Amino acid sequence: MSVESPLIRELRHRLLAHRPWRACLRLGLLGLLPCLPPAALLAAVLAGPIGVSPAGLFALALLVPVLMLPWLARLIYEMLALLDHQRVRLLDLDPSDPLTRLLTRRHFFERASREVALAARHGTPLSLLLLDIDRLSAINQRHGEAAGDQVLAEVAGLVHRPLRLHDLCGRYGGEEFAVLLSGTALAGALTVAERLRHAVPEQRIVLPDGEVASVTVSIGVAVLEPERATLPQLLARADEALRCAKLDGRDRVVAAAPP
Ligand SMILES: Nc1nc2c(ncn2[C@@H]2O[C@H](COP(=O)(O)OP(=O)(O)OP(=O)(O)O)[C@@H](O)[C@H]2O)c(=O)[nH]1
Repeated sequence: MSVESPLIRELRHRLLAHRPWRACLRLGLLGLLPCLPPAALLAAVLAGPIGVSPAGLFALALLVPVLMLPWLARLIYEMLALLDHQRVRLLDLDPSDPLTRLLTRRHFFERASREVALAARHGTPLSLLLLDIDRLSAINQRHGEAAGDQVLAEVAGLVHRPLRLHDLCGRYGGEEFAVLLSGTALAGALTVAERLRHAVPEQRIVLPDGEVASVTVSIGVAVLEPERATLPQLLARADEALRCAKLDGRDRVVAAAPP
């Protein structure tokens, strides 16, 4: 858990509420402020004798930075807040999930929606697989969350590896992956799904405690139907098929019934 001071949080919210160029302008002005008193002092000294002893000048030179400390602290706080704001924006731009490197749910949804619209317009086949790791909670409980994370990352790699370049693969839920196969009808989708289902248990996943995990997956498959040609409809049907695969005992592929 990250610990954030209330001041940083407040500044970040204030920055988020404004446009970035305004934040940069504020930072620039704040940065200039500490320079003004030394500059004024220097100008006075250069302009001629000002009746201050060398000891007095030395004391002033020390006093000025001390008086400027609150401004400097504020400047640093604002810079940190701006950096944090930029970090959050960059994270949002990154289309991949940090653990699995697959597309995030939002990016998958955006890209898959486009593919579905194209397939519907051109009448080309398109299929969706929803793949869920079986009993991941048992692995988490027995071997710890780090082991569960490792299983997720390795299964994600297996899911992604055999796909074609234009296929899409995203982390759709915690332990659920979605695969969109453009130009692929039911027979092809079932072949891909069965291949994935067999590949997962064959992979030797060595957990951090040295034990080898025995992992299986359940997969729901749905194909785009002309009369229900939207991504939410397709997802709902694949999800229903996945639920059937779980109810039927897991480690299996189930195709959604035609509407
Ligand atoms: N380690 C880890 N676990 C996760 C992550 N996301 C989800 N999970 C776990 O996945 C589990 C999902 O639990 P359930 O929905 O009951 O499913 P399951 O235990 O996999 O069992 P079935 O899906 O019914 O076969 C929960 O224990 C979540 O904590 C993650 O990012 N890392």
